[in-house]
Amino acid sequence: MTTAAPSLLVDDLAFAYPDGHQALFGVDLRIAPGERVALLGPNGAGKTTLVLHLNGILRGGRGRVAVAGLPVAEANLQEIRRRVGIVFQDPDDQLFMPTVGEDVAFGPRNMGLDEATVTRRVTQALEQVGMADAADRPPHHLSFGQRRRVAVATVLSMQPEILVLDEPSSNLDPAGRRELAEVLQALPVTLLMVTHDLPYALQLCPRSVVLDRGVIVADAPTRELLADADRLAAHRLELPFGFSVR
Ligand SMILES: Nc1ncnc2c1ncn2[C@@H]1O[C@H](COP(=O)(O)OP(=O)(O)OP(=O)(O)O)[C@@H](O)[C@H]1O
Repeated sequence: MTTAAPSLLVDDLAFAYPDGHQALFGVDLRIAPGERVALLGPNGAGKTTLVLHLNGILRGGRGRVAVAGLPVAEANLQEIRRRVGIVFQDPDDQLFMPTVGEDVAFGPRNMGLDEATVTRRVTQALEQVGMADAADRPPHHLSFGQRRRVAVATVLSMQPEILVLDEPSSNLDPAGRRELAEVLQALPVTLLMVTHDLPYALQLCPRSVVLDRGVIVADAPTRELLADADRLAAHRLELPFGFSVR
């Protein structure tokens, strides 16, 4: 029997920025297909640096990264960027076409898919994020929360192996935060979510990994981790006032 390759494999990844600042010191991470993992850690821990290695925006350090068995390398970048869908914090970095539908079609069209397939993927991705009615609207007419959901759709339409979300709940009002959580909960995808919002991690990700000063210092069930006040405090992680992990 063969074992499927992990969706994401990070093996001994170390990286220093050109100014000499060492941001990652030998990170190991394995995410199985279908897993949902929160990446937690204080400001400056190296979370963004790690995420930028997953689709090869940053390269050149020690170690290796592979997505569903395919190494992140210069020769594979196009396929890697299809397999790793990163949703950045600011949706306006990802929406630049005149309509929502064209934004969601952009990736699949770029892959050379035929128009019938592109249309199918756009419809499906917009349905998955609850934005099917917005296909013909200009993205800048939507609310911030709606734009963030469309940004998720622009990545889903590529049918990625792993969906990576950078602080998905930031700047959302409580209703927008809840609506996005409902959308993400229903997605049948492998998920890596960078967040400072610990209740969101608990709601969406059974497993959490804590990065601090460029090293993974914890990898545990989210509920277990959030119930450990000393461990949270040691890494500057805080639950909202009055929040209790039952
Ligand atoms: N372009 C850069 N050049 C030099 N150092 C950098 C650069 N970008 C980030 N760093 C440093 O690398 C370390 C890790 O930064 P990174 O942005 O990955 O942290 P983070 O965990 O994503 O933080 P935050 O939660 O604040 O977004 C920090 O000390 C940061 O100052």
